[in-house]
Amino acid sequence: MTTTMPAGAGGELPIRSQSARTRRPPTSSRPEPLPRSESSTRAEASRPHRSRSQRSTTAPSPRHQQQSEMSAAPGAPSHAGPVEDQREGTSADPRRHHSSAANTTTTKQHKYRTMIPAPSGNYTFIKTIGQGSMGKVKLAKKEGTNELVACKIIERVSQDDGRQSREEREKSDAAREDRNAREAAIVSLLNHQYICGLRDNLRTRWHWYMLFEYVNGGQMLDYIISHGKLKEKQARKFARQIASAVDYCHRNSIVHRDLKIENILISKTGDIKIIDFGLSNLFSPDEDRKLKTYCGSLYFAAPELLQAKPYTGPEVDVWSFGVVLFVLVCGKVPFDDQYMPALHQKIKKGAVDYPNWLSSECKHLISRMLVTDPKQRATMHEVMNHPWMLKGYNGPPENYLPQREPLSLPLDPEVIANMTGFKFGPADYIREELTKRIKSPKYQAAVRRLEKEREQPSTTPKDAEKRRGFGFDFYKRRNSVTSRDTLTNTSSEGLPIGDDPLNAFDPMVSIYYLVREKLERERANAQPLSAPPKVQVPPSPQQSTQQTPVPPSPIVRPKEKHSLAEIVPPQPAHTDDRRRSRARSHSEEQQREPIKNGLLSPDMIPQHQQPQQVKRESTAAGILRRLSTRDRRKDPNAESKSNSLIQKSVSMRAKSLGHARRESIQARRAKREAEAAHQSSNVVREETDAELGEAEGGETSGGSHERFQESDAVEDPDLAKPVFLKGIFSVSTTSTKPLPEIRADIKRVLKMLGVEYAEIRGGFRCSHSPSVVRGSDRDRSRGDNSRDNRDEDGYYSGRERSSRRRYSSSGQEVGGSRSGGRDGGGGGEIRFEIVIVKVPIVSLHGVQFKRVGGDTWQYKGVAEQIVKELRL
Ligand SMILES: Nc1ncnc2c1ncn2[C@@H]1O[C@H](COP(=O)(O)OP(=O)(O)OP(=O)(O)O)[C@@H](O)[C@H]1O
Repeated sequence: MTTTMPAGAGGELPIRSQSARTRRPPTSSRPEPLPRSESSTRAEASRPHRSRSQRSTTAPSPRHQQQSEMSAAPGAPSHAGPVEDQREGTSADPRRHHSSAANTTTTKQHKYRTMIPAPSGNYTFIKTIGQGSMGKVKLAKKEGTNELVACKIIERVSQDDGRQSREEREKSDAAREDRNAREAAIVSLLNHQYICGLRDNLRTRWHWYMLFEYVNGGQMLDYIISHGKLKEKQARKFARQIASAVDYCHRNSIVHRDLKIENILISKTGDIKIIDFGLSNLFSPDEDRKLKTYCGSLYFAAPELLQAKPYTGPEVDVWSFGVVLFVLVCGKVPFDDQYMPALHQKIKKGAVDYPNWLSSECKHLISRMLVTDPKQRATMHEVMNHPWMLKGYNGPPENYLPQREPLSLPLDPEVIANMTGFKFGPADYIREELTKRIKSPKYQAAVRRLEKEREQPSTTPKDAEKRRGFGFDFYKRRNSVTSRDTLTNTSSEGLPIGDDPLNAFDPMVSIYYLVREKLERERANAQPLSAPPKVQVPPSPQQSTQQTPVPPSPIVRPKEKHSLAEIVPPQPAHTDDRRRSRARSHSEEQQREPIKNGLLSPDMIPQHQQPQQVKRESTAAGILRRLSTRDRRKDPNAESKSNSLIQKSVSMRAKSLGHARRESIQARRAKREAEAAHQSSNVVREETDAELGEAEGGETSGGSHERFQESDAVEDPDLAKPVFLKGIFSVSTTSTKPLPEIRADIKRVLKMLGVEYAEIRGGFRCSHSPSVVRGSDRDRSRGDNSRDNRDEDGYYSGRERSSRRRYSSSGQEVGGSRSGGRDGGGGGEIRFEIVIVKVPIVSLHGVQFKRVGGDTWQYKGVAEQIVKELRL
C-alpha cells in the first residue's frame, strides 16, 4: 500500500539557518526589562562586524531551496509540547514589539532574565555553560531544590539585517519554529540512558527554553584533550554506549544527523550522554520520502551529504559515528584540511590514514563505517556486532528498546492527541493514516512474518528476537565487502528497514509507540504529561497573523489495554517486563570492564581492600567519589582504606597511560599522601589568587589581559560535589605541584599564548581569538570589544560565537557564521574555563578544561597547547 501523508509528515524540514540566526534588527528602544539574549543581540546588531560568510552569502542556498520545497502540511497542528508563557511580551506582533524594543537603556541589572517559570517549577539561572549555534545553554537550579538542569535557550525570531524581505524572514522563522518544535518533541519522547533527557520545556513569545538533565562530567572533547587519545578499551566502552543510543533512535525512525564529538557529554557516572537533537528528523524507508537536507558539521558529514544526494537517514549517522570513533582512538579527525574544498574532496574520497598503533579490528570497524558508498557502508547491526565492539563483552550493546507488539485497532485517542510536534496533521488525520498503515498489506505481511518467526520451533525466542531486532539492514547489499560474511551479510538474516513492524516501519508508527510508552511511564510515575500545552498559546512569530490550531487537551484515562485486535490477533503483553530477554544489564557490562575512566573498578581490587560500599558501586569513579565523601568519623579506617585504593588507582592510571614520568609522579604522589590526612574529604575547586593572598599587583586578573568581570557572582552549586574525578584527568592534567605554582604556571602560559583570562572561583575564564589576535588586528579587535559589550557571564559578545559551519554540496559554506579556514568556523572567539580541582587524599591537583563556546577544533588546539606548555 502506498501511504500518504502531508508533505511535512515525517518529511524533511529545513535545517537551522545560521544566517537567519545572525540577522539583527535595526536598533530602537525597548520599554521593559528584557532577557539577556535580546538585549545582547541588539548590541551585536550595532557592531560593524560582519563575517565573510555573511557578506558573501546572499543567494538562497540549495538547502534553502529545498526547505521551501518541503513545506509544512496543510492544516498542520500546533507544535509539540511546551507550555506557553505570556510574560515575555504582550504585543500581538512579536516582530513589531521586538523592533520597537531595541533602543532600550535598561540597566544591566534588569537586562537579563534570571529565572524561568517552567511548568514543573521556577528555575534560576546560574551561569552559561555552553554556547551553540542555536543560542546559549545555561545551568539553572530549580527553586527550593538542589536540582540542576541545563537550559537551552533558543530565540524564536530572527532579526532584520536588511538582507531578506519580511516574507523571507517570516518563512525562515516558521521553519525554525518547526525545527524547534520537532527537537522538543523528539527529546521529550526519547527515553534512553545514554541520551540526555528533557525535563521540561517552556515557550515564551521570544524564546524556547528546553530544560535538559544537567550532564556534569564534562564534554567528551575535554576528555580527549586531557587524554590525547583513548585506549581502545575505554573507547570501546564509549562506542558501545553511542551505538546503543544511536540504534535506539534509528529503531524509532529518528536520525540524529549531528553526531559529533561536541555532542557527546560525559555524565557523573562516567557514561556518555548524547545531546543536541536540533538537526534530528524522522526518516522513512520509502524511497520517495528520502531526506534531502544537508546538515551537520562538515568534519563529521557523510560524503553523500556533500554530494547533495537524498538519503534514508541512518547511514549518515553511521558515517558520523565512524568519525567519532576515529577521534576517540586517534585524538584527531580522519579528514582534515585548512582549505575547505580540499576537505570536501578528502571526505568524498574517504581515504583515511590509520595510525599503526590501532588494532586491526579497530581499523576494520572504522573502515567499514567510513565507506563512501552508503549502500556498502556498515549498518548499525554490523557495527554493533563487530568483533571490536564485542571484545570483552558477551554480546552486542543493548539498545534498551522497550518490548513492543504490533499495533492493533482501535488506536488510543490519547496517544494520538499527544503526537504533536511533527506536523503529522490533526488528530483525525493521524488516526486515519495510522489505520491505513496498520491495515496495509505491507504491515500485515510484516506482522505475519514476525508471528511465523516466533512460532518457528527450530528457532529459540532469543534467536528470533535477534534476527528480528538486529536485522536492521537499510540496504540489501549484494556482495560482502569483507571476508567476514557473518558481519556484513546481514540482509540474509535480518529484515530490511520497512519490513519489521516493530522497528522503524514508518515514522508515524514509531511516534505512536514512543508517545504511548511515554504516557505509560508518566502514569507509572503518576505525574502529569509535561508535553502538551495547557494554556493558551501566545502567537509564535510566524503565526502572528494566522490562527494557531490548539491541539486537543489530553484525555486522561485509566490505563487501557491495546489488545483489541481487529487486524492482528492479541499478543502476549509484556508491559511489566519491558526489557528483552536478550537484554544484559548495564551493570553486567560494567563488571566486565575492569578499569573505568583510568581508575580501578571493584573487581580489580583485592577482596581484603574492598570497603563495604565498593561492592555496591558500579563504577570506579563512584568508588572514588564515595571514598572521598564518606564520613571518617564513622569509620576510623576509612582513610587508610581509601589511601590504598586511590594509591593503587593512581598508579594503575599512570601505568596504563605509560607516561614516561610515571615513576617520579608516583613517588611524589606517594610522598604527599602522607600529608593528606588533615585535608578535607571533598574534591573542591581551588581558591582564587585573591583568596590566597597572592594576587598580582592587587589585581584579580591577568594584567593587560584583564577584560572580564571580577568574579563569579553566583555560587557554583557543584562545589561540594566531587564531580570532577570522572576520568577527566590524565597524567598530563594532574600535578603534585603546590597550588600557587600551578596557578602561576597557568597564568604564565595563558599570557604567553595571548589568551585573555579572568580569575573565577576555582580557576580561570578564558577567551581567545586565534586568528584575530595578532598585532594590530588584536588592537582593532579590542577596540571592537569595549568593556560594555560583555555579557552577563563576563564574556565579550563582540564576534560571532557559534561553532556550526554550514556547507553546500558544492563545498561552499552556506549560512556559515564566520570567516576562516576550518569547519566549525575559524576566526571567531573561543571561550572556555580552566578549572583547578584538588584531590585532597592524594594531594593531587587536576586541571580541567571546559569549552563554553566557539570553534571546537581551535579550542582543542589551544587547550592542548596550554596543557603542553604547562608541563604539569
Ligand atoms: N544537558 C547538558 N548538560 C551540560 N551541558 C550541556 C547540556 N546541553 C548542552 N550543554 C552544553 O552546551 C553546548 C551547546 O549545546 P547544544 O549542542 O545543545 O547547542 P546547539 O546550539 O545545538 O549547539 P551546536 O551549534 O553545536 O549545534 C554543548 O556543547 C555543551 O557544552
